[in-house]
Amino acid sequence: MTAIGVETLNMTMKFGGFTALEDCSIKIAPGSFHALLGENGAGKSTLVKCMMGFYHATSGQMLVDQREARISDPKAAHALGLGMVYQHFTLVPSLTVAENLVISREDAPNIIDWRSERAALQDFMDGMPFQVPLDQPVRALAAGEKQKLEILKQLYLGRRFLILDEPTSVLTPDEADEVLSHMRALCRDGAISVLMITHKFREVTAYADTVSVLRRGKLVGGGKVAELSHDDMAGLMMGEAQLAQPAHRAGTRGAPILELAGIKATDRTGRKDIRIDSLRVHAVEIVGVAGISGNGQMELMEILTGQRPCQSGEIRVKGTPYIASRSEAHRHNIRFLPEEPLHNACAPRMSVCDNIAFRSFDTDGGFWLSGRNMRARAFDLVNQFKVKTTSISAPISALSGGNVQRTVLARELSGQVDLLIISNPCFGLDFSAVSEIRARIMKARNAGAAVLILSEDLDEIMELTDRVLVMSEGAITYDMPTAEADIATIGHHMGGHG
Ligand SMILES: Nc1ncnc2c1ncn2[C@@H]1O[C@H](COP(=O)(O)OP(=O)(O)OP(=O)(O)O)[C@@H](O)[C@H]1O
Repeated sequence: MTAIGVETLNMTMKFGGFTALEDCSIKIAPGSFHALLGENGAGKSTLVKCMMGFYHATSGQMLVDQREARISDPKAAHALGLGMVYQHFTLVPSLTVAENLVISREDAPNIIDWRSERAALQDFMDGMPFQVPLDQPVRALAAGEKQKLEILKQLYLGRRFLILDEPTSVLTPDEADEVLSHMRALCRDGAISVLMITHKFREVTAYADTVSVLRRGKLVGGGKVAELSHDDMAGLMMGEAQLAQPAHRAGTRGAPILELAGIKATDRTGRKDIRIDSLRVHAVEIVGVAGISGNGQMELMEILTGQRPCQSGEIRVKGTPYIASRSEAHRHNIRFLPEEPLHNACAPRMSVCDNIAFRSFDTDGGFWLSGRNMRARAFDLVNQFKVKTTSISAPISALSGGNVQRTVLARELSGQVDLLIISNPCFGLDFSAVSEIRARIMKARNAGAAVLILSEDLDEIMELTDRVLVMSEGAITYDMPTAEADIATIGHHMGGHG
């Protein structure tokens, strides 16, 4: 196994009249661990998609091991030893680790001789610095194990230059450290080179040797990580922009807005119960539900949005029984911010403007259907929430992940909000967007909203909330004002040892 070096020379990518990447020259030496930083929409994904052949750069060149490479499509990139690991998993949950590895091969035979494949896979696994059990079904693996398998899959396929796109977003801090330590060790051994997109400075400092920073499609700086502080990197990313300041709580909490009592429902697998004996969120209060993903948070969100029936129990909003219908949500000024907003809260092919007007279409009647008002409103919100888009007529699916998130937040946080129910609001956002979104949520609370936030990011919960709950095995096992909460105790509850 020998690491591959990759270099881009003056790479430019235009989408119509918009330049997403301009004259970008980045060098990743063989065996190095290189971080790629930049705010949402800075051009990181565009750069790596050009490298992998998903996009054809408008101009510029690419060198692989110092030789000019023409990468017409991802297959050509793979043939040169370039591979990519994504935020989200690409494995087949119902198949075993061994099956996933074998079917990922382009030359996988139609009839597989499992005995010889199994032996070859075991040899491969034994030669790796970290292992995942070959006979386990992928669905039974923890998130960290799945991400390790994604990386092993790339190595198994012979890839020697790995692009990691926010590889730790779905991992706990311990899992992230384990995975990245292995990657760094492989780089140090000269087995692979890594280009990692991340928003986490800690990961850059702890694992990367070199870094490049993009702003508005241009390379604005970088160099050896050891010579740059977090402030240097933040300064390069943001330019002159200022971070939003958190809005500290004004006033005490008010009457209960959301109340759940004696709720019982089945989970996604149909095998376990979700049991919420009691959960209350008051006006002027942010309640955070911490927990490792898969402990019932998704089901709780579904119960609250009316997508999952309850076998027993009651939900009340502002003291009256609540059946989670669209019209009731509208009547009570309830807003939802689901995970993966592009798929769960947008019409991807429609424009930014239409997506902003979306929620109001069927409720506010004529006013919103007036094209001019709709556009003026969208324009104002796009500016207020600093959504980076070529125009409000662009399809929302052409926006970067972070900018889709901002658009949905702009839509949901405008107007009177009495109850806000959010799932992982800052997933995939850069640090300035994170501080801005959190400031907006706090502002909504200070204006009187009751906020329930489900988040896998414990730091986020500690920073943002007034009260912290832990959800484990489908039940709330911990409930404490955040100021009095103890991280170690929360950690025990999250692990199911409360
Ligand atoms: N297919 C496309 N068509 C039009 N514009 C696009 C397309 N893909 C990306 N863009 C635009 O190019 C810019 C850079 O987007 P890109 O996805 O590269 O950003 P990013 O740095 O990866 O952001 P994030 O951290 O949010 O993922 C954005 O303004 C985006 O709207």
